[in-house]
Amino acid sequence: MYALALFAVLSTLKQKPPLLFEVETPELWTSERDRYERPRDYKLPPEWKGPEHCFAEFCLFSKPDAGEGMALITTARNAYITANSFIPRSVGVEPTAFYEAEVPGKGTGLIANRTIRKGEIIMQRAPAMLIQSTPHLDLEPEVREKLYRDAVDRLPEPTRGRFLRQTGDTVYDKVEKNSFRMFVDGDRKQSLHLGLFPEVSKFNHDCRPNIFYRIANLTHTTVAVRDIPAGEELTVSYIYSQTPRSERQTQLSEWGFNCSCSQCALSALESGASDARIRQIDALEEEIESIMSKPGAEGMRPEMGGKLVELYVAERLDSYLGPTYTRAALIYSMFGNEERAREYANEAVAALERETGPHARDIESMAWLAENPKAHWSWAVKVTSGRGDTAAGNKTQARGN
Ligand SMILES: C[S@@+](CC[C@H](N)C(=O)[O-])C[C@H]1O[C@@H](n2cnc3c(N)ncnc32)[C@H](O)[C@@H]1O
Repeated sequence: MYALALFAVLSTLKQKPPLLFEVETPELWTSERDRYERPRDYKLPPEWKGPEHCFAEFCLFSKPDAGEGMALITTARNAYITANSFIPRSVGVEPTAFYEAEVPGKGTGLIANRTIRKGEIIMQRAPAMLIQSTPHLDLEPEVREKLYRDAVDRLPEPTRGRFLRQTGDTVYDKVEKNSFRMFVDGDRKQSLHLGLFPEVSKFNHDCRPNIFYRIANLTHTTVAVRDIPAGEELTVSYIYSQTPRSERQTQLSEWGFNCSCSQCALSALESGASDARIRQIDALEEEIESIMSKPGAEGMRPEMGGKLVELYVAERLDSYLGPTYTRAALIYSMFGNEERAREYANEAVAALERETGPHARDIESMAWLAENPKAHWSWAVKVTSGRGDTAAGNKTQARGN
C-alpha cells in the first residue's frame, strides 16, 4: 500500500525515483501532525546546530550525540519535528553476535557469530542522515555533493567512517544505494525523506532473507525471522520478494547488481517450481479475499488456511508470515476448529510482532483468538451454514442446533 502511495509521490516529481530499499512504515507520526500545523518559529533545542548552508527552504541541521550522530537536510519544520521526536541510541544483540566479512560476489556482509534465535532483535538504530527527497532530486549535482559532504563532516567518528564505508562512489551515490524511504510528519508529498543507517546497510540482499526490518518514526529495527546458525550470512530483502525470479532479478538489476542469492541460484527446474508456488499463493489469497468479502463467506473451505501456510513455509517466505497465520487462524476459527485456530493465532501474534512491531494492528485480535477462541467474532460463523468440519460439527451438537 505504502509502496503505491510512494510511487504516486515520486511520479509527480517527474524524476527517476532513487534506488531505495522498499519499506512499509507504520505512520505513527501521522497522529502527531496537528501539533505542528500552525505557523511558528521552528526553533530547535539548543544542542542542535543549524540552520546552515540553506538552499531555498532546505538547510543542514546536525547534532553529534543524537543517536550515534545525526545530520538532517530538510526544512526547519521537519527538523523541528525530528529534533523533538524520540531518537533511539543503538540497541541490539551484543556485538559478538555477528561480524563483518567479505562475502564472495557481494562485497562486505554480516555473518552470525553464534546461533541467533528467531525473534531476536539484531539492531535498533536512528538514522545517521535524513535527506528530504526534494533537494535530493532538484539540486545541481555539484551543489548537492558539496552539501552532502558538509553533512557527513558534521557526523562524529565512528559514524562518519561507517557512513563513508557504505557502497557507492560519491556521497550522492551512497545515498542512492543505501537509503530507506521515511516520512517525517505523515504529509507524504512534503515529508518523504531518505534515511541512512550505515550499519544496517551492511546487510546484503537475499530473496529469502533470515532478517526482516521495520521502521517506526526514527527507529529502524532488524529482527531474525528464523533460527540462524553460526557462520550463516545475515540478509534482508531489498525488494518485495514474493514474486517470480525474473521479476526479482529485473528489480535488483536496477540497483546495479545481479543477485547471487540462494533463491536466484536455483536450477531451472527448482526455480520453475518456486514460481509456480508463488502463482498458487497469489491465486489462493485472491480467492480467500474475494470469499471473505461475500456475505457469510460463501465458498470458504477450512483447508484453505492450512494450504496457504503450507505454501508460504515451502517457499521459505519467513518474512511475510504474520498476515498468513492471521488468515489461517480466522478461517479455522470460522469453522469452529479450536485446536488449529489457537495454533495459528499464536503463530500470528509472534510473526506480526516480528514483522510490524508490538503495535501491529491484528496482534490484539489474534492474542484474544488464541486465548479464548469461542469469544472471538469469527468463532464458528460457518458452522450454522452446515459446511463445518468435524470440530465445527461438534460445536453444532454442543449448541443443540
Ligand atoms: C547496501 S549494500 C550491502 C553491503 C555491501 N556489500 C558493502 O560491501 O558495503 C548493497 C550492495 O551490496 C551488493 N549486494 C548485496 N546483495 C547482493 C546479492 N544478493 N548479490 C550480489 N551482490 C549483492 C551489491 O553490490 C549492492 O549494490
